[in-house]
Amino acid sequence: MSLFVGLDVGTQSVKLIAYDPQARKVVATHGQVLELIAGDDGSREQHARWWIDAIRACFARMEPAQRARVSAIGVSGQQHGFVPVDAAGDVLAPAKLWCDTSTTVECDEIMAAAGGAKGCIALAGNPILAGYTASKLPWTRKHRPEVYSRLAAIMLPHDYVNFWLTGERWMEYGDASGTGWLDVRTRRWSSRMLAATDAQRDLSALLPPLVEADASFTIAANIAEALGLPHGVRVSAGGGDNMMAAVGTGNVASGVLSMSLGTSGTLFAHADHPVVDEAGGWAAFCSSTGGWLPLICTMNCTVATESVARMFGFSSRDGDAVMADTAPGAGGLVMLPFLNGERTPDLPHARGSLHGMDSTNLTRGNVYRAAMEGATYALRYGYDALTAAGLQFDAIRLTGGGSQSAAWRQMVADVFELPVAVPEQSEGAAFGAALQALWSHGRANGGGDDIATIAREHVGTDAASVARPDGNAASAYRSHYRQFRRHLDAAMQSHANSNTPKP
Ligand SMILES: Nc1ncnc2c1ncn2[C@@H]1O[C@H](COP(=O)(O)OP(=O)(O)O)[C@@H](O)[C@H]1O
Ligand SMILES: O=C(CO)[C@@H](O)[C@H](O)COP(=O)(O)O
Repeated sequence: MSLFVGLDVGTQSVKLIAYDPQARKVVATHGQVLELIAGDDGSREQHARWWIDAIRACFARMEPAQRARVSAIGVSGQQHGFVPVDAAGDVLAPAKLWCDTSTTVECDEIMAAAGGAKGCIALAGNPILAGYTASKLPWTRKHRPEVYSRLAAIMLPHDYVNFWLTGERWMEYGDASGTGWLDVRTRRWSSRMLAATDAQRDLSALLPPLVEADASFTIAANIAEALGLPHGVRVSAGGGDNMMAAVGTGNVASGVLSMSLGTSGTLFAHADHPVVDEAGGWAAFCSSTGGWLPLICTMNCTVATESVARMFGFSSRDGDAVMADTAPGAGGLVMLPFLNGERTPDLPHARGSLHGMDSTNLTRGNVYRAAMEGATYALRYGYDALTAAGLQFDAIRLTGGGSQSAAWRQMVADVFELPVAVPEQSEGAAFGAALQALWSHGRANGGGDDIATIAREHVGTDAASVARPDGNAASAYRSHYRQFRRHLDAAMQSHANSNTPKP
């Protein structure tokens, strides 16, 4: 009666689920909200100890009898965060996160040293966009020189949690590909990207060894005791939250598109070969199952709906009721939801805007709908790049907090003109981490199913949540999306003009 625990260290909270694979049942779910340190310069940081405190709190809420049944743990984490660690294993500074846009100068410097965005894509498969880990290193050298001088190891958020759990340092390919340093074609660190980031220092010495996705390590005895877990619990390789959500939504074979409506909006698909875009239209990441994961990420998804809900004084959980009387197109309102700067499209210093206001349409329902539509259209913009390159999908698996909204599920079906289903386990990343733990536990015991079999057997979709495209709504959204694109093109043009050197 073993239990497999999935932990997801998200931006807004840490979530724990405990899964009983024999009963095919999640037997415990716990969450702990996280704070965020936000600066006017676009910086977004968290203390690594907050993640650990939240994990302790989640385990403390699990019944002791359940904790005693845990066999393995998998850790999913927000991608790209930079956790600087010294030789003793102590964290030197707050972690700069995926949504931190204070390092755009450093992104430009790295790209210039690597032959521009095209040079980076040729070397490693990805340009260095705001948020990726690479630019956080030269930023640290400039702004936190004492941290830079004591830096002995670079870890990503879930790597740090794994390190805390086991005392071992490693990285797996999925989250490593989000650093910008991993050549996703060869699955090796690109020495030229590392040198373009820091010409004075051998950064490869700061990076932990890369391990395969089905690897696992033993929990440290003192941590097992502190958490009330048995000695010998295995900790799987883990992965970035999108990579783990791919597992948790059953996206371990081609054809399905997963979409996550969380703080960030993401869509991604499994591939059995590197899928690199020479124009950098998507992130050419690896998966955390031994394959690849072309991905689109927007920085403002539930950030937009949540901000509007807060402004009007309602909870986003009641958002469907608030927008019940509104129609596709939000009465003519168009929102560019770039409240935190944006990565897709690459507008790190963009700000949000609301267009088309008149004396009749400015209701809280329309503004909330415009935020939801804007966040959905931004994902559609990235999706257009994937389909233009020939990738094809026949269904969407929706996850993340926003997938709990029936209105949002229908909107996604109508805007993408694809059927949408929500997996039975709506916490896709945490559930994926639990399934990876199950996989690696089988491997460690000399057998077990492969990950595709595990996903097929354990990931089901919730029939009640299925949304199918509605012809009239899809047509209304098509025309409204064109308006969104016109406003977006204007914002991109204005960004390009402001970046053009003055004569
Ligand atoms: N019923 C709902 N309708 C709309 N949005 C929701 C609903 N339930 C949750 N959310 C949104 O989902 C967000 C949390 O998403 P989640 O995927 O858990 O975040 P993270 O990206 O930090 O992992 C909440 O802040 C809220 O804005
Ligand atoms: O940066 C990306 C993907 O490239 C984000 O998707 C992060 O991985 C954060 O995820 P959430 O906290 O929104 O789940």
